[in-house]
Amino acid sequence: MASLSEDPSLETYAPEAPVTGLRKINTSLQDKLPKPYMARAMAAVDKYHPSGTEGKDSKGMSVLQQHVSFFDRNKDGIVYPWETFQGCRAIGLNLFISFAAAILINLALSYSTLTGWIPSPLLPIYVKNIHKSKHGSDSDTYDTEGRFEPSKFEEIFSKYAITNPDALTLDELNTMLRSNRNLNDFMGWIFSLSEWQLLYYIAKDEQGLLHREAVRGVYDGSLFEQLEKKRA
Ligand code: HEM
Repeated sequence: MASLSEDPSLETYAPEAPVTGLRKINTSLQDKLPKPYMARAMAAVDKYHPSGTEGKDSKGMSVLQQHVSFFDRNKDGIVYPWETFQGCRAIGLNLFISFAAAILINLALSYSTLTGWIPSPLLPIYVKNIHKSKHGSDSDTYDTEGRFEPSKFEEIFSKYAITNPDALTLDELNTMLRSNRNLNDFMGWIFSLSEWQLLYYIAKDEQGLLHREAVRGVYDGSLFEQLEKKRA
């Protein structure tokens, strides 16, 4: 009998991910698998959203791929710097921040997502390989294959949201960033700081609180879609 990992009817949502039986999703079994298993693979689930964001079609992508796919403006599976720029503008970031984000993000992430070893001067980011550009000193809410890890997401709030159980103040956010730092991981510190400060800047409320729902929404990219709609 063929083992689970050899069954050709199984498909991975992250083709580059190491293949083991449990990491594969048998598309013909989708209806029979326990809901939390499928949801965890492709949706940002938490205690208030056991099936992830309502109405969001994962299109077979991991949660990290969904985060990045918002910036793939022409949906060809590649994010070029000008698409990162357009995406940043679409969510309301000003010209200067959008330009800086486009250059820095594509410069930092392009190479690790390429399919070959020759760097491309156009700095493309391949959405299917985005899990390869994960860095250290983060919250670990994305696992190394770009899936959403609900327990790590809960930890953000159970550990650091002291003032309000479902929101972070700027001080609490900075405490989290300091606690997440790995030894001598200077690049990881800078990446994490930039990601979270940018999120705080675009999503904080009038009281300066970063709400749990905004944080969950950034993980699966639904926050970006909402901000774009609001602006339109
Ligand atoms: C305004 C735009 C963006 C914001 C606010 C943002 C924010 C975030 C946040 C808060 C995280 C979670 C980090 C953690 O769990 O500690 C994250 C992770 C990530 N983002 Fe973004 N992001 C943005 C745009 C982008 C773009 C354009 C790309 C690439 C095309 C990208 C790629 C990634 C990757 C690869 C990760 C995983 C990093 C890791 O956990 O190691 N992001 N982002």
